Amino acid sequence: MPGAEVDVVVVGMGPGGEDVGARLARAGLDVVGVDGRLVGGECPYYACIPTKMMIRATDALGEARRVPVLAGAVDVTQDWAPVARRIRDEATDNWDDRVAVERFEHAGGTFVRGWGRLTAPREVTVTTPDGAERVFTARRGVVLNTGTDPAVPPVDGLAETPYWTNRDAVAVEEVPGSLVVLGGGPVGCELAQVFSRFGAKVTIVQHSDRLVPADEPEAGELLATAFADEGITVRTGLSAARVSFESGQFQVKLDNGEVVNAERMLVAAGRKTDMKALGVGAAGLDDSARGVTVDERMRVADGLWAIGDITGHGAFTHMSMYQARIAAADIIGEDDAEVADYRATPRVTFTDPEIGSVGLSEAVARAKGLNVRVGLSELQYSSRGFVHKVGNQGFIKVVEDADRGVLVGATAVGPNGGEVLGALVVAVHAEVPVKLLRQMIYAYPTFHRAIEDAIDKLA
Ligand SMILES: Cc1cc2nc3c(=O)[nH]c(=O)nc-3n(C[C@H](O)[C@H](O)[C@H](O)COP(=O)(O)OP(=O)(O)OC[C@H]3O[C@@H](n4cnc5c(N)ncnc54)[C@H](O)[C@@H]3O)c2cc1C
Ligand SMILES: NC(=O)c1ccc[n+]([C@@H]2O[C@H](COP(=O)([O-])OP(=O)(O)OC[C@H]3O[C@@H](n4cnc5c(N)ncnc54)[C@H](O)[C@@H]3O)[C@@H](O)[C@H]2O)c1
Repeated sequence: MPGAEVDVVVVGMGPGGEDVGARLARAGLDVVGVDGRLVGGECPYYACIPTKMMIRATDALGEARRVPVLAGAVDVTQDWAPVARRIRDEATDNWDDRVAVERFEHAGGTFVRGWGRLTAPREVTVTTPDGAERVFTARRGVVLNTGTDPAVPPVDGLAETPYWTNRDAVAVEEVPGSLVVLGGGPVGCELAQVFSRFGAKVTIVQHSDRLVPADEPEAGELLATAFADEGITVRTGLSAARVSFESGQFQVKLDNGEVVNAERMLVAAGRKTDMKALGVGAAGLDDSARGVTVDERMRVADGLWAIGDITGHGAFTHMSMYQARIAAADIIGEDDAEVADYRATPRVTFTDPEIGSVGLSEAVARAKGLNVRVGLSELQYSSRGFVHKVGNQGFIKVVEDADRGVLVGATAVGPNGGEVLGALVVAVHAEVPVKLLRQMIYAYPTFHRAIEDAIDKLA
């Protein structure tokens, strides 16, 4: 049966899908956007925005607890109610995407709630909530932005327990007395610190030998020390062997025999995709793969584009939005359309200390065979760190391709590490010669002034 014919179908309306759909609709194309859940995707309802609201509150508590060292005394009593209320009312509109749907429709798009799958090249079949099927044929093509779901490792007993993923954690109304977190990546670390500062006794069980393993080792080590100082137990190099839940208590047996008991358990062990359910085989692609391979214009195949987490270029909202802009320009057929360049991809883990990174880590740069020099400056020994005193842990690390005399990677850890990172992102993106970075004037006494010291230490 021939379906409705449109110009473009966007399957999955994550941050990038919403953006690309609106751009194409504003350009006058006939666009159908499809989402089985909420327009905007994981970020506004279950991820970035609600977790960063939690962290804003957590940071306020953390700073208040530093007052005795600097400014006398304050009486701080933490209360989760304002956090839960902000997430419900301000961030997620009680997990209602009416505003986002209207925004897309005002741009000229048509929204269809349901789960879409490719059923032929340029053809998408959508199963709507009432079980009906609608078929759309896309003259220009289809954009996939279906994102990821929380991965739940096949640990004995885990599936039968009421564990949390990020989607549950952002909706909690009460902080548990104790929490075990499986996974010490960005999700596990950010949420561990949130619940700990709000009174939970938290244990992180991390399979790798350090926290946030995608970042420089110094970052994971510093974070582990900071976590230990505030009472978070970090168990690295370990996984859960068996999980049970009885009488309101999780019992997590680790693979070394140790047992962790907690009221709640958060699974933050990475993400998963399902390319088979998305029907990518109908477009001639491998549906057992974790995602899809895109070229520099986000093209997957003739009449098929993909953006966001499923492209494997970094699971970040800014990546999804970046790729949306590029895909839209290609679909519209703009002259001189921008092509993707991932050399200066930034990422920030919003713990305290905050970890900002851009480009290559030292290990990755060395593995690529570059002639690497690194420089590291510790913030506590800088003038600003001295003034700041409590909470001044952090560092700037720069990674230079010495043959070209440019930075290929950098890390800024510490107070506002993600903001300090901005200067380093420009340096890596624009390939500012290190010689020029040495000749800059760095304001005194700032945290970013440690960039000058790190560059001076390049060796
Ligand atoms: C707890 C947490 C915190 C995070 N914090 C940050 C942060 O601070 N900064 C940052 O940059 N990134 C952060 N991320 C990552 C960020 O959320 C994602 O990278 C971002 O949402 C972009 O994902 P996406 O565009 O691939 O799609 P997603 O946001 O995953 O959205 C995909 C959409 O597609 C829909 N969908 C899926 N399959 C189908 C289908 N077959 N048919 C129809 N609809 C479908 C889904 O319902 C969903 O709405 C965080 C992630 C987590 C889990
Ligand atoms: N601030 C941000 O930008 C931000 C915040 C959160 C998440 N994200 C993105 O979301 C994605 C998902 O984050 P994440 O932290 O869930 O995933 P991740 O893959 O980055 O980290 C998961 C960690 O869990 C560990 N792990 C896996 N299985 C385990 C097991 N059975 N037992 C113990 N540990 C186990 C792994 O060693 C890994 O380090 C990431 O790619 C990240 O980029 C970004």
